[in-house]
Amino acid sequence: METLKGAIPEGLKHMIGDSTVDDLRATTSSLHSFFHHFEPFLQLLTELADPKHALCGKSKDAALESKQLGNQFFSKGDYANALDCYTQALRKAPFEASDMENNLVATLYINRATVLHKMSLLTECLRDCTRALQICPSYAKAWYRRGKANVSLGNHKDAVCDLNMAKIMESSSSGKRQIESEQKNILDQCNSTSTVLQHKENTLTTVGEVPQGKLQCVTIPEKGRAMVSSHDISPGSLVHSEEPYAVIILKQCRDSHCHYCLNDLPADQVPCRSCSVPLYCSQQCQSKAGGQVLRIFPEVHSAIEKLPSDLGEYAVKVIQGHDSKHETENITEHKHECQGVNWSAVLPSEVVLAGRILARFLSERRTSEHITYFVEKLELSHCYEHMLPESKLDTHIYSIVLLYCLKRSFGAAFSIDEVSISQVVIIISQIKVNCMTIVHLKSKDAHGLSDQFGEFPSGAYLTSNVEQVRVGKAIYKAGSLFNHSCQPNIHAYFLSRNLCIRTTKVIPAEGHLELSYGPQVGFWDCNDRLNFLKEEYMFQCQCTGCSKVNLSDIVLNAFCCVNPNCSGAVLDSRVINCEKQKIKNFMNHLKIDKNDDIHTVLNQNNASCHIQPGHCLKCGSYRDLVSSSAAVDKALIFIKRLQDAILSKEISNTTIADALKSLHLLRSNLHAYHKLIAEVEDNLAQAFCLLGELQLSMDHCKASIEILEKLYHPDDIVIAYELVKLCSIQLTISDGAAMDTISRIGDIFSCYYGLHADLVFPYLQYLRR
Ligand SMILES: C[S@@+](CC[C@H](N)C(=O)[O-])C[C@H]1O[C@@H](n2cnc3c(N)ncnc32)[C@H](O)[C@@H]1O
Repeated sequence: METLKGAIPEGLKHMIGDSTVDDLRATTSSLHSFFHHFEPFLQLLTELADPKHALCGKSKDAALESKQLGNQFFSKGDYANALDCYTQALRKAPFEASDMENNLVATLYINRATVLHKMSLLTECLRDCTRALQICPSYAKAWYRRGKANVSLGNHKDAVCDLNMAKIMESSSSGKRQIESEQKNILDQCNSTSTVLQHKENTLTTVGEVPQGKLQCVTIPEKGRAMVSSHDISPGSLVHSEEPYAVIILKQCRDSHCHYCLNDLPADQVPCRSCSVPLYCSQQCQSKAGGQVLRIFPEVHSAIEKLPSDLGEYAVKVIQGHDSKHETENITEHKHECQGVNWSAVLPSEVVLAGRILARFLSERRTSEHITYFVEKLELSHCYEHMLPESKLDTHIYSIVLLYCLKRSFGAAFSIDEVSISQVVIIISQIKVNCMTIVHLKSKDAHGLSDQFGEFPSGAYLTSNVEQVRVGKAIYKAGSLFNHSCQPNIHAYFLSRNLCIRTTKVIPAEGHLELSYGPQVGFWDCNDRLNFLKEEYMFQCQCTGCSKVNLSDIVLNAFCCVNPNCSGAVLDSRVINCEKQKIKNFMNHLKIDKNDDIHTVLNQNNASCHIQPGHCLKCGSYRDLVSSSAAVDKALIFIKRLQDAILSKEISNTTIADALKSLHLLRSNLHAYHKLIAEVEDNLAQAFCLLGELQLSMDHCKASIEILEKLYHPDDIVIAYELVKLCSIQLTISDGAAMDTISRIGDIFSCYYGLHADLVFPYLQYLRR
């Protein structure tokens, strides 16, 4: 990329950097002509899209090597590494449809099933056996392994059938004898066990909740289109749910999350049939993303035809199991990226996402539909005019590269010219403003133990906290119509890859529904929020949080008054410049309650004359901000040491003592609600927790939450995440207040996640238990 960029004539670069949407045909045409004859560009395309250069393709030799390694680990009893090697082998193994009887993929599934059985992952083992049988229904070893797994699961009836199948399919007489003795054991067990063990499905079931109420799209001068409600809506109501129009997994999650549904991968993950990049949680997801899975029609398979009818029916039922019973989507989002070519693995996510949008156009369109009409129909706003010159240039280059890569998959289906390139530039700039990051919640404990399904080793709840994992990026067509507010009244979350939006406050009829694009009051001060939104989304935020005074923005980065009896805030010039206008408006227009927190920070009568850096907003006393900042910097050195010690889990008494002194120093310079104090209190809570000093840990955890409740609303979801930590400590020391904390967490979660609360955060059920 850098070589390409460096070679573009300066004049053309300027022309692109200064361009508007109206100039796009001219700029894309000039860049296209330049690249057309430029050898490094052609070379790059070969590396990205030519199957001969594919690094992500299948390779039988590489698969056999991983299989061999897996066998070695298995014989040493190192099952975790054996599992990993067999999965790697499956990722690389080419599927040779001509060799169904001695199929490498089927063998690998059975090797992995054996490891899974050893690791007591029985449901996973069963699924791998079924996958092997779908390829080769006469695979005796697969029926045998399936029978053994069913025995362990207590499914004796199925186990008997599986072993009958294994005996019929087994060719050697010694093998048949071994299976017979196994069958005898099972029959004995069947007679002695009366209860059938239930195995736990690791699948997330969705709770069917239909969005309430009607939303309308209106246009307003300062924000463009906006979503409004046609009637009053109460907090906690689901108002919108939507499947993504296009979605892409984030690079850092490629080995840990399903490339289709974005949930955590199980141990029996399924690789793509045609390349070594994606991994899926099931064949269902694989098929939805990559196209048709292998379908055997067992009813016509000769080995099954010869079976007694009841066993034949059983075999058909097993092979057509629920993993493969589904409708295949018309649009398969990964198919055009497949065959091992490199471009989808190396280009930036937003460019690959643009490729997925274009693939929909190319697969869905009626013959005469024009790309311009398609982009118009997307009805997404874009930010091309506000993009930096450098970003405009990158978008031009990526658009041309992407179209050439797609052409390898779609052939003569479209032409690459100034019209199609301009439209791709628009699509990429639409993605910049409309793309949502898909985040999943996870409970994590400080010792690194976690389980999505609420199963924790005993004692692990000691230090549980909520982790938000960014897993994907997606475009939701209707979801893109919701504007941003730093004081949002709706909350967006994701079930797998589906968007859900729920109200968190009362929304009056005709009220605007606005979610947070990331920054929120309490998270950053106004200045940082405005800068972030400008840089990331290229707009000047016009929300209430950025135009009306609020306590959080004033105190979050404030110093305290030098007068120990005054609770006013002292601001530096950076914050003052941002807050000045808001404070003036506030003084003129708002009446505040004397008991309100903000009244104690600002003095209603005098504040307007004290809005100067270094002067207390309440009493006007002067604080030397240079020496106060130096004191804070000094304290931060010791806080950093504490944070490093927490990460390495090596906390000494000296580190704690220094951190406590630093906290004292911070408290004597910073406002009592300064965010840094909350963070240091939280650090100390973690450190004391790791040291087993749970009472002290709880005290610091509470102190942190008290500040956060001032910065956010006490019923904000951020507070619930913090309460999860507090609650886990309270439970450990059998503090009676734990029940109240759990009930508070439950109330906040049900407002933000409704009936989906237990689904997105299964740890809640664990806490309740
Ligand atoms: C995802 S779109 C939201 C829908 C958009 N209003 C439309 O007409 O398509 C994001 C764009 O909406 C506008 N917008 C959203 N929230 C805003 C806010 N708080 N202040 C100003 N503009 C906002 C900005 O132009 C931003 O780029």
